[in-house]
Amino acid sequence: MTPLLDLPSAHAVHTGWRSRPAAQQPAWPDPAALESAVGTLTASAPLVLPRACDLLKSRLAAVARGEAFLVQGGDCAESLDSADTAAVGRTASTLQQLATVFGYMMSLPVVTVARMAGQYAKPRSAGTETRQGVELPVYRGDAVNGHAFTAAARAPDPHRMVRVHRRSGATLLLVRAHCASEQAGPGYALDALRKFAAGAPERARYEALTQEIERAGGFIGTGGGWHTPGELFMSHEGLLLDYESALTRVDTATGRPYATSGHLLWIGERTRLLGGAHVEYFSRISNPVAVKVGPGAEADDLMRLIDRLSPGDEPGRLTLVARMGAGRVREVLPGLVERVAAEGRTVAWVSDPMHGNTIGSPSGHKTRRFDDILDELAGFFEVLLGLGAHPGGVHLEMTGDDVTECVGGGAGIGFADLPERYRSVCDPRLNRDQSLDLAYRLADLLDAVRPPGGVEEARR
Ligand SMILES: O=C[C@H](O)[C@H](O)COP(=O)(O)O
Ligand SMILES: C=C(OP(=O)(O)O)C(=O)O
Ligand SMILES: [Mn+2]
Repeated sequence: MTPLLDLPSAHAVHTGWRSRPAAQQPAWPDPAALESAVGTLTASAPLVLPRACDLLKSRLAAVARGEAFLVQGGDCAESLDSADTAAVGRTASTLQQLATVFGYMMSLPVVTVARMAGQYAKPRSAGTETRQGVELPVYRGDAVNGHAFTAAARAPDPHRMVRVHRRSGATLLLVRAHCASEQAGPGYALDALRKFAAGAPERARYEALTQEIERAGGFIGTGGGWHTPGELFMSHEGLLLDYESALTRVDTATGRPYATSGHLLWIGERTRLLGGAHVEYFSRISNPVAVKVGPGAEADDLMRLIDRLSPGDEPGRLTLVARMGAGRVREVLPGLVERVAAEGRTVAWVSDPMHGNTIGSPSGHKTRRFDDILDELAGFFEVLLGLGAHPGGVHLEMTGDDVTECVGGGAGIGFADLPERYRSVCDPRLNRDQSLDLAYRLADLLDAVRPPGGVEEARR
């Protein structure tokens, strides 16, 4: 597909955001190097095609209507240096297993989206990091600089964006191979859940639940937890506007511009300023988009954001990801959900129970308590169901690997265990068992949270 920098509509996409304040952008030290990287990306192949973005939008429209559930998850930050290609398959498998449990729990088809093939840029709370009196630029993700604490590694290098594009293309090939294999078939996820339940501390309850899932076999008339067998979409935070803009292409069939770096892009909590560059760029692309919504969000601002990002109120276009913290979700979320409903806007509400619950461990690791994550998720369901709205999905930082980054869960990971297998270069992820624990525990809790008529009744 040709990059249409010379068409007026595309031109507006490439230039519109440049006159707005762009938060959280790297201070690229060498303008010529930036120009060269952007030129390479502009001439590079798209990673996803508009038609697949439209398909995801139609799936998310079902979520917004209360007819499907979204399971989205993956690393906080992908790593360019990781040689472990099989990790992609393990995370995809875990997402499918989560989709199987959540699909059963909600009696709905599940739309599955990975934080993958582009999740390489991080917004940070501070611009620098100081260790033993040495102050260096903060790590902003492998798309920008290196994680090692040296001046050379921490210098932003725009060529990293080109490496991210290439690596993301390779990741997509791995994902496609995985999704086309028997490992993405309907029986595989159930088998994995059976084994997980048999080894879980709460074995009796988990095995009973797994049997219910099996009995409901093909509960949604599709395969193994996926909405459609093997259907896994890619997403990342659209943070680096130089990268996103250079990979924007016009769909020649419709004349509409799309970000071709991933099917779904989201705007983070730190960059959703109404007059900012991110909202401007996102307002011009045709992909389905999401916005993180933190505990400080005001209903008036949120409505203006919805007007900017989804002026036509097209179902599936906009997903709102509440990330309030376990202690705030029950207090802050109801007002926002009620206001959006009162104004008749069509959005999907999803819970990110990770980012409002980050704490420091005594060893200095960023971590999160499993119980806080579960509590925020339970609060999200209570709020939405209590208002007769649809709890549309979960957005998790997780991996298919046995890392020790979050504390708690069935295996009882404690603060002292964190250094053992803390592999994240940014935020702590739920490991594979903790991810499944979360789904099983929530399914149990929902029996108590669900109103007498069940989810179906609450939605009427
Ligand atoms: O997902 C990312 C983090 O939450 C974000 O980068 C902020 O982390 P920080 O407070 O360590 O900068
Ligand atoms: C930075 C992230 O989230 P938020 O914008 O909600 O803080 C993230 O999802 O990694
Ligand atoms: Mn994160």
